[in-house]
Amino acid sequence: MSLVKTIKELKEEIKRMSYGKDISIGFVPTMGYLHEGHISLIKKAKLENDIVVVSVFVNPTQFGPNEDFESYPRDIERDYNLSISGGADIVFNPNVDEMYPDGASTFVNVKGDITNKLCGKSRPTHFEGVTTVVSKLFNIVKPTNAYFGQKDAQQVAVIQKMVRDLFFDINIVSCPIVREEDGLAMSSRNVYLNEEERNQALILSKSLFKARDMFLDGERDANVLRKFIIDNINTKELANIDYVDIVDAKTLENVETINSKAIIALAVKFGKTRLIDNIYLEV
Ligand SMILES: Nc1ncnc2c1ncn2[C@@H]1O[C@H](COP(=O)(O)OP(=O)(O)OP(=O)(O)O)[C@@H](O)[C@H]1O
Ligand SMILES: CC(C)(CO)[C@@H](O)C(=O)[O-]
Ligand code: BAL
Repeated sequence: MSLVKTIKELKEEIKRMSYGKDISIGFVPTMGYLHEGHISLIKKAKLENDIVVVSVFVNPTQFGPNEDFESYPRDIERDYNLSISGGADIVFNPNVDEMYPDGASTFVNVKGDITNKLCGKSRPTHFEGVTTVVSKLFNIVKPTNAYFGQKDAQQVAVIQKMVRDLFFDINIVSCPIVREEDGLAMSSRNVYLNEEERNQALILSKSLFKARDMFLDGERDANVLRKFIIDNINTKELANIDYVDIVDAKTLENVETINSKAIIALAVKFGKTRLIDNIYLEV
């Protein structure tokens, strides 16, 4: 079990743990301030691989100029202990200079609708930051399997596309959303919410669950479901909708009639805190 800060140390540690054998490496990239959602990814990785590497790195290139890079919650000691008790073997916690020694000059960019819509619309440089840092991390860790949460459904789709397009020999594993008991999707940013915002934010999961019930009862018109969710969220005075969209689960194209696996995805601000959530609809 170890906490490493440099790429050199990480590579040495992986080599030491592999005893010269061809072992499988499970990789869980995170921005830290871990919760049960992250731990579920680590536990799954532990079941499916010889060793598990968790990265904790708040990546500056995926934050816009007016976003929360500086204030993003950080606590590496707590993250290290939680990772290890979840089953991680190595926690990689580099600083910005280690990951960007020459500054941010080379980018990996997945172009097109898949990155321009949904979160990419209000965070126009976000996904190029994500694909750039994830490529760097993949090249450093060389994982067999990499684990991502469906809470960031667009991120999973974008990374799957990047892996296909660039022939990364890595299996991307998409893991279900872990929720608080009352339904709120777990997120490191939930700590920003005050009590009233936290209460009102419950409308997100409630509306998604109700819309899924309507779908299961036979409603296939995406506009009806979308309007239902928007109207519900707008009953909360602190909610400020960024988007509510119903998209094909693979391509993220908007759908009118739901005939194949789809995602209802949303982003809503409560005060200064932007929350995302989604739910899958299986035909
Ligand atoms: N509730 C959750 N259930 C399952 N996976 C999750 C959950 N929350 C985050 N993850 C996954 O954990 C990985 C690391 O995410 P990250 O560190 O950004 O956490 P986060 O809680 O999503 O933070 P943020 O508040 O920035 O959205 C991502 O693959 C993300 O999808
Ligand atoms: C994948 C990731 C760790 C890249 O910084 C981040 O976007 C996240 O935590 O989801
Ligand atoms: N999990 C998403 C990371 C971000 O919002 O930057």
